Amino acid sequence: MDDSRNTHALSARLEKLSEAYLTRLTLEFERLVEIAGQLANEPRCLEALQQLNSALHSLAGSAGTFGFVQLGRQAREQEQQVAKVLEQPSNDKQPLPVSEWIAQLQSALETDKSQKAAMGIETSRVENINGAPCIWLIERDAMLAEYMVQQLHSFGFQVRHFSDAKELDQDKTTTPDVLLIDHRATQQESLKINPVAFWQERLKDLTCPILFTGTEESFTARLHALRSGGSNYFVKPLDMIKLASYVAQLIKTKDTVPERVMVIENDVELAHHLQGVLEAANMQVMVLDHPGMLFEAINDFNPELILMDLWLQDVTGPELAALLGQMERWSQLPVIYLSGESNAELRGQALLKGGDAFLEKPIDSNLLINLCRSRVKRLRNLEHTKNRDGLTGLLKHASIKEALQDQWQLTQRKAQTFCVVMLDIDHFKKVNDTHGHAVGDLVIAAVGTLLRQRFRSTDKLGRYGGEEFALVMIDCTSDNALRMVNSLREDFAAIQFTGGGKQFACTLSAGVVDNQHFPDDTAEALLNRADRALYQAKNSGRNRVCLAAN
Ligand SMILES: Nc1nc2c(ncn2[C@@H]2O[C@H](COP(=O)(O)OP(=O)(O)OP(=O)(O)O)[C@@H](O)[C@H]2O)c(=O)[nH]1
Repeated sequence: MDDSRNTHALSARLEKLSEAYLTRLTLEFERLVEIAGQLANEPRCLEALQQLNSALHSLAGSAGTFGFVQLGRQAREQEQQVAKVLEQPSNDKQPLPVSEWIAQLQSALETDKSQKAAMGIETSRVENINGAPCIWLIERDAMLAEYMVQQLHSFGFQVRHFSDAKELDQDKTTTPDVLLIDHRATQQESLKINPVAFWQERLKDLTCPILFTGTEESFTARLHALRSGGSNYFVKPLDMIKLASYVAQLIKTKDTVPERVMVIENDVELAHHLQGVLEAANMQVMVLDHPGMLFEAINDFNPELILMDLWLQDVTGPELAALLGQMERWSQLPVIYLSGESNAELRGQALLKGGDAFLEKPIDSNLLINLCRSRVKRLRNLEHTKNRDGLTGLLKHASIKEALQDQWQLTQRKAQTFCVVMLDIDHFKKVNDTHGHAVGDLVIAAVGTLLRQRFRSTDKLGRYGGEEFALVMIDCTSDNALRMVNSLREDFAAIQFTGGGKQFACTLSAGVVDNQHFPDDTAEALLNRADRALYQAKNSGRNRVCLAAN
C-alpha cells in the first residue's frame, strides 16, 4: 500500500476509534445517571457507592489515555472522594452530590472535545516493520489497546494484542521482546482470588522483560506487579511517551552489539585459536599479522580491546601499547598482554609502559571470554557517560562530528555509501512558550527514543544542539535515507504529547545528503549541505524532508 493510502487508512481508523470512545462515554454517562438516581433514593447504599467508584475508576483510567485529559482528572478526583466515603462507617456517610459531579464531568468532556477539534491530529503510516522489536500487549479494553498499539507503532514497535490472559496460553511457540500486561487482564476467578499466583503460574516460562499496567497507584499494586514477575509497573492513564522510551531502553540493553577484539600474537596458530574461541562467544575478532600496520588496522576495525603478545617480531607488546597511549583517540583502549612471562619485574615494567592486565599462557577459554566481556563493558559504560547526551541518549555534538569524520575517513580508503541527515523540530520555540521548558524537554527526548528505536545500531545518531539532530547513516543510499527519515517524520507527527492538560502533536523537518553525489566534499562540507537542505525544507513549509541538490 502506498504512503497516502496508508495514511488515509490510519486516519479513518483513528477517527473511528475516537467516535467509538465517544459512544462508550455516552454509555458510561448513562450508567452514572442511573447510579445517581439510585443514590438520590438511598444515599448510603453500599452497592451503589461501589458501582459509582468502579464507574469513575474506569473513566479515570481510560479518558486521559485517549486525550480526554480534563475528564480523566475530574473522574480521578471524584473517585478519590467516593473511596473516602466508602471507608467511613455506614452512619457517618454523607450524601454525595453525584448529579453535580456528572455536570462537572460533562463540562470537562466539552473542554476536551473543543481542544481536540482545534488540534487537528496528524497520523502516521501503520505497517509491519520487518525485524522491529515485538511487544505483546495483554489488555482487556479493546479501545485502549488499539490506541496503545498505534502509539507504540509510531515508535517503531510491532505490537500483538491479546484481549485476555487466556489467549496467551494458546501460543507457546514464540516469545516477544517485551510483554506488557494489564494486571487485571482476565475475567478468570483465579486472578481475582490471588493475582500474584495467577501471573506467576502464567509467566513462569517466559524469559523476556515483563511490564504491568494498572489503574491503582499504590504500594500494594506495585508490590503485586513485582511479585507477579514484572520488572516495572505503569499507572493508567498511561503516559505513552514515557512507556515507549522505557521499552526502547529495555530492548537496546538486551540487544548487545558484539564486542570487537583485536589479536596481535606472534604464534599464528594460537592467534587463530583465540579467534575461534571469541567468535564462538559472538565477538568480532581481527587478527593483526603485521604489527607495523597497527594504526591503519585500528582505524578500520575500531577495536574495543586488544589482546597482545609480549614479544612480537621487530617490536614488543609494551612498545605498541605505549604508542597507542600517545594517541588521544586510543589512549583509553584496554590492552591485555598474553604471556608466559613469570618475571614479576618484567611484567611490572610492561604495565608501566601501557597495558592493563596479563593473561597467563596457556590461556583458559572461559577466563578469556569473561575478561574480554567485562573490559569491553567497562569501556562502553565509560564512553556512554562521556559521549552521550543525558536527555536523549544520543551522541553529543562533538562525538557525532567525530563519528562523521571517522566515517568520511573510512570511505577515503574503502568505498562505502553513507548519508548525513540534519533534522530539526518545527516551531519548537512555540512548544516551550505554550507548554513550558519541561514539556519541551519531553518532546526532544521523544525524538531521541524514536531515533534510537528506528535506526540501525551501526548508524551514528547525535543531538547536534538544542532541538537539532545530526545522523550519519552507514551503508545507506539517498533513496533509503529519504524513505527512513520520511517514515520517522510521519511517526513523530503521530505522537501525542500532553502539556498543561492539553494534547498536542509536533512535526519535524530534515535535510539529507549522500557522499556518493559529492565525492570531493569534506565531512564538514557534507554537513553544511545537509544543513542547507534542512533550511530548504523549513522554507518550503516545514514537516518535510529535502535532498541536497548537485
Ligand atoms: N525545552 C528545551 N528547549 C530548548 C533546548 N535547547 C534549545 N531550546 C529552545 O529551542 C528553541 C529553538 O527555537 P528556534 O531556533 O527559533 O526555532 P523553532 O521555533 O523550532 O522554529 P523553526 O526551526 O524555524 O521551525 C529556542 O526557544 C530554544 O530556547 C532544550 O534543551 N530544551
